[in-house]
Amino acid sequence: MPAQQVPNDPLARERAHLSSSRSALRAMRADVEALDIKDVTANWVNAAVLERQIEDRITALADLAHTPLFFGRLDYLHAPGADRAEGGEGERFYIGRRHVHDADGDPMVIDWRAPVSQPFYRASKKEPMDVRTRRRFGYTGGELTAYEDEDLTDAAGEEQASKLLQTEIERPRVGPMRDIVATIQPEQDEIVRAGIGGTVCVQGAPGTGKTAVGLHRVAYLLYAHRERLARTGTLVIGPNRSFLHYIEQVLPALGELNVAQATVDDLVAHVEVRGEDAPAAARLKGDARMAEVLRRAVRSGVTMPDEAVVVVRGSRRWRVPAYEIEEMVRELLSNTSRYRDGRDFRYGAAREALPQRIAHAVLVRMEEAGEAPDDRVQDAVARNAAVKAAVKSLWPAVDPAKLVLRLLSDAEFLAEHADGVLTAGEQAEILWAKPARGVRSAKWSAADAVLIDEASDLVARTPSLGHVVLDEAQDLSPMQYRAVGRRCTTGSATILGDLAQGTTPWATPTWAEALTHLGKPDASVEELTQGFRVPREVIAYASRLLPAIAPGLTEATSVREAAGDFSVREVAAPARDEAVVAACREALTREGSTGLIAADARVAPLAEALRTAGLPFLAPGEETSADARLTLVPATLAKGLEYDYVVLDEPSEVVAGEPDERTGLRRLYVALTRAVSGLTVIHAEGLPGQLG
Ligand SMILES: Nc1ncnc2c1ncn2[C@@H]1O[C@H](COP(=O)(O)OP(=O)(O)OP(=O)(O)O)[C@@H](O)[C@H]1O
Repeated sequence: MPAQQVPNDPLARERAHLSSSRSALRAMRADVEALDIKDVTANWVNAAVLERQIEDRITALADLAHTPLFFGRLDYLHAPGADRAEGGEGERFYIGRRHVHDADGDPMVIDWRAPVSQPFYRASKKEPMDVRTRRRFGYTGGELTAYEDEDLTDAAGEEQASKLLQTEIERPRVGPMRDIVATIQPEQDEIVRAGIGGTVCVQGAPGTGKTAVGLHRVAYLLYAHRERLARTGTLVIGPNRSFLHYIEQVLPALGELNVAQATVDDLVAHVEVRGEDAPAAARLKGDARMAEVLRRAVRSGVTMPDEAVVVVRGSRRWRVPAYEIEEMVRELLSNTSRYRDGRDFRYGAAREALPQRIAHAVLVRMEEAGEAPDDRVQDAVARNAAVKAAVKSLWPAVDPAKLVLRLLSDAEFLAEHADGVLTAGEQAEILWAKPARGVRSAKWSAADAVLIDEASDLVARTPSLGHVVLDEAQDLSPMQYRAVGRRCTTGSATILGDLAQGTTPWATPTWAEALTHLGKPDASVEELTQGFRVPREVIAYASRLLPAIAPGLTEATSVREAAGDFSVREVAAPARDEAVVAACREALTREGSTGLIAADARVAPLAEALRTAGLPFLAPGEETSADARLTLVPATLAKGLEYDYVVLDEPSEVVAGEPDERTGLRRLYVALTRAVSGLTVIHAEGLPGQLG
């Protein structure tokens, strides 16, 4: 822009930079759209791949009206050193969701993940990181309307709280989860930018930003290690579909379109799950001891030879004696037994190796007899019918699902392999009352599918991804941790959870244990305690449950300035549903989303009451919008979600909906901590004593 047109007013100047950055982004997009790949790709496969990459790039370069192109500015004291500079000699950087450059290639907006952006999140008066001023921008409806400066040169000055940060945190929630890229806090940023080599485990109270941090970490790692992760893949694991749906917009908003999302059940979907275990059986099937039972069972078909293998080729017969074959089998067995060593041989690989070893022994004999066989002869011998027959009986093929089916159906088979591992009582607990006839007709449970996954991995190694984020990790069983762990054996993981929110009978007692099952015992455990969601009074109320559900955990603080609305209303039993409907109506007069959380058994009658009252409502996972702001949430699906206003129906029923009191209280703790701006508790029965 010519000098005389540069506005004097700083806000106008920033707006001008915004609009020229927008034009630059449009130009970048137009450039990509204009790419002609006809000349550069020789075949259609390459062309298809390239075309997809281009499409992704075009999508990533979209100028989204509701996501400002930049949200911060750093004025450096000096030009960053060559090692840190992204765009050259400038000392002022605009920080945004993606990189934008002008026609000359000079940066107009720097990606928030670039090293030069890091001080935006970390610099303080105590440690200014060579930054003179940090500027934060405020937007209203896509318009740049405010900015806020922080002078970092005055070391003695007090750190001031950011108004724009407060506004961002208090902004009403409607629709899916948003990114927090403009307001990542220093302790969160440390986790987001932790190196790819190590696994990080984050313990955090409700609303401390664990999910947000995990997603931003994926985006960061994809930026810092793009090629490696494009090859090896990344995966975000969440507790259920509605949760995954709730978070699915965050990574695309950060420009990352290719991150897979799944539940643990999705990962192990080898069979159709149609059955359910009693809690005791589920717990045992999820116990890490099952891995040893499976390991023994997988290898149990291996036998020692009692006769020689005789290979006939042309007019000659070559004989490998039984003792020699036995040695091979023993050696392979010992190679497959180095349990979870990473380098060990899988059962299936050993099965492929055995015919080669036998063939090798034949070849040695041929050479001794003066022949000169080559590799092709060895392959041919390995495929010889006598060798094949020997392998089939010595080292039989294992079908993982059939193996698990047999373990759960055949008491004798189970007893043989669980001897000394599971007690007789425990064995009886996991055996099916009615043995299944086949893999297809069996009523597999979710825990059975995990056992099949473990068996599959014993037979053939599960491919490892580059990075896995596991959210709400506290609910996984040891066997589920193993299933996740084998998907990142050569990569790293980010494990997010809250021990106080563990609501499965096998919920994680300590992170050290969980990390061991995961195969990452050396991971560092970080704790987040600053709460961004729950108002102070509400978190204090919910925290009364902590001594009963997770003694030793730190109570979260709330960074929200607004006190929030909080009330507990006791009503007569016949008036309860009516009171709940009235509370929902009241909440809906406010801005933002409302969640009505109730024990699963109360969902049907409450749905009826809402319908009668003419209040439309959604199910969790359905997107809230300005017109549909009320969601009826069964307590078992509330985890990870949040609503501006929460109406909580009958706490004691939420507790009673679980098999034991501790789990019930944990479920209640989850339900009590979903509110952003207000919580109304309605009860006709007595409240659980721990809340008193
Ligand atoms: N630095 C931040 N700036 C603004 N908002 C934030 C920040 N960190 C977290 N939040 C917001 O706080 C809310 C809670 O975050 P999140 O859901 O990630 O917490 P969580 O620790 O996973 O909670 P839970 O244990 O209940 O699942 C979200 O709305 C998130 O966007």
